[in-house]
Amino acid sequence: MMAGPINVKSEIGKLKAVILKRPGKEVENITPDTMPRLLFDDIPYLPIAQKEHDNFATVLKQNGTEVLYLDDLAAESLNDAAVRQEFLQRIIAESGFKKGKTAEVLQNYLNSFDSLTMVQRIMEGVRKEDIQLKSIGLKEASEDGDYPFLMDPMPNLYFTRDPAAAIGEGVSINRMTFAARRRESLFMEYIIAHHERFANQGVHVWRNRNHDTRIEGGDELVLNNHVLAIGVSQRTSAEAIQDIAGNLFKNASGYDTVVAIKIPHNHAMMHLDTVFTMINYDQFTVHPAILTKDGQVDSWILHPAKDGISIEHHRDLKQVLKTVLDLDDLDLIPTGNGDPIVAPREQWNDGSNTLAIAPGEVVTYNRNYVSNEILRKHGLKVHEILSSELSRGRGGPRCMSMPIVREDLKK
Ligand SMILES: NC(=[NH2+])NCCC[C@H](N)C(=O)O
Repeated sequence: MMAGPINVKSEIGKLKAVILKRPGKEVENITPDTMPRLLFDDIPYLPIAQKEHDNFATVLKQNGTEVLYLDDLAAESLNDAAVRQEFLQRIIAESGFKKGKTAEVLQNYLNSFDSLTMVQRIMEGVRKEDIQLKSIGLKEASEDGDYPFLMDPMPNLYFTRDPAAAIGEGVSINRMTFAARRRESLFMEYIIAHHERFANQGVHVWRNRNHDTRIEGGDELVLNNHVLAIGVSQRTSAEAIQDIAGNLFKNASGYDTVVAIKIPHNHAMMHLDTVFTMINYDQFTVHPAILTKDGQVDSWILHPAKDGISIEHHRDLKQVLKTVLDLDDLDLIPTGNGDPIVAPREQWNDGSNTLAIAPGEVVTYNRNYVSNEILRKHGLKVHEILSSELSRGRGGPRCMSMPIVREDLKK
C-alpha cells in the first residue's frame, strides 16, 4: 500500500520526509528585553546558526531524508487568492489587529509581496516603521510607544516539532502555551488544509488549534503504531492529553494506548523530548533528574473503555514502557552518563533531545560529547551536528524537525 502524505507510526522508523525551518531574520529580531518573553536565553549569531542548520539538513539528506521547508510549504499553500487573503486576515488578527485602520494597512503592506516573501516577512516580524500609517488608533497610541514591532517576530519557528505533530496518518495542530509561539501553528493549519501535497489526501486532524487547553509537539512521542507517550509538562496540560486520547481512540487512528508522563515544569525541561526520547526498539535517552533514585516518575496509562477512557496510575517508568511496548527488557541511557554536573549541563544544551533517523541511528549536537560517547557505547550510530548557536534557543535535533513520513517498522 502506498503511504499517504503523513505516515509516522514510530519515533525510530527510517526517516523519509521532514519539515524544517531555516533560522532567518526573526532570530535577529530578539533583543535582551524581549528574550525571556520570546523564550530564548541568548541571541544566536544568525550566519553561524544558518550554517549549523544547513549542516543538519545536509546530514538528513545524505541519509535519505527529503527535507521540506516550512516557509516554502506555507507560501505554496496560499496559491488561491481567497485563501491567501483569509490567511493574512487571520494572522494579522492573531497578532492583535482584528479590524480597523492598522489591520487594513498591514494587510495592504503584506499583500504587496509574493507569497514566499510575505510569509517570511510575517515570520520575521513587522516593525511600525515598515508601514505607512498616517493616523494610528488609540490602542496602538496608548500601548508602549517605544516598542518597535506591530507584529512580533517568531524566532522559535525553527523548532518545527512543536506547532504540529504527526501521529499515524494524521496530525495534531497545536494550541501553544505561550503567546510568543501561539501564531506558529496557523502555518501548519493552512499547509495541511491547502497545500497540494496534503489537501484532500485523507490526512486526519486528530485535534485542531481551536482549544483553550494546551499541547505542544515536543511532548508528543509516537512509540509505535498504537502507543503514544505524551508529557504532562509546562507546555502540555492533562486536559489536552485526555482530549486527544479520546479523539484518537474513537476515530480509528490505530492508537489505543497513551502514556502520560509527568515531568518538572521548568524552562530547561519544557517538553518531554528534552528529557526522554526513543532511539531504538528497546533503547531510550533519559535525563536522570526526572526520575527518583529508584527510577520512579508519575505516569498514567490511558486506554479506551466502555464509558470513555480508563486511567491507571503507575510509578515505575521502565516497567510501564515494558508493559505498553511488550518488551522483556529495555535500555534507559542516562544523559551525560548520569554525572551530577555533566547530565544537567548537557541536558541544558539538549543532550537528551535525540532525533532517531532509523532504529539505533540518531542525530545529536556535537557539544554533548559525554552523552554522545555513551550512546555509542550502547551500540548506537551517532551523527553529530554543529551546535554552538542553534542550542541558544533551548532545542536540539528532535525539536528542530517535524517528521511527516517514516518507514513502517517490520516488527
Ligand atoms: N520540542 C522541543 N523541546 N522544543 C524546544 C522549544 C524551545 C523554544 N525556545 C520554546 O521554549 O518553546
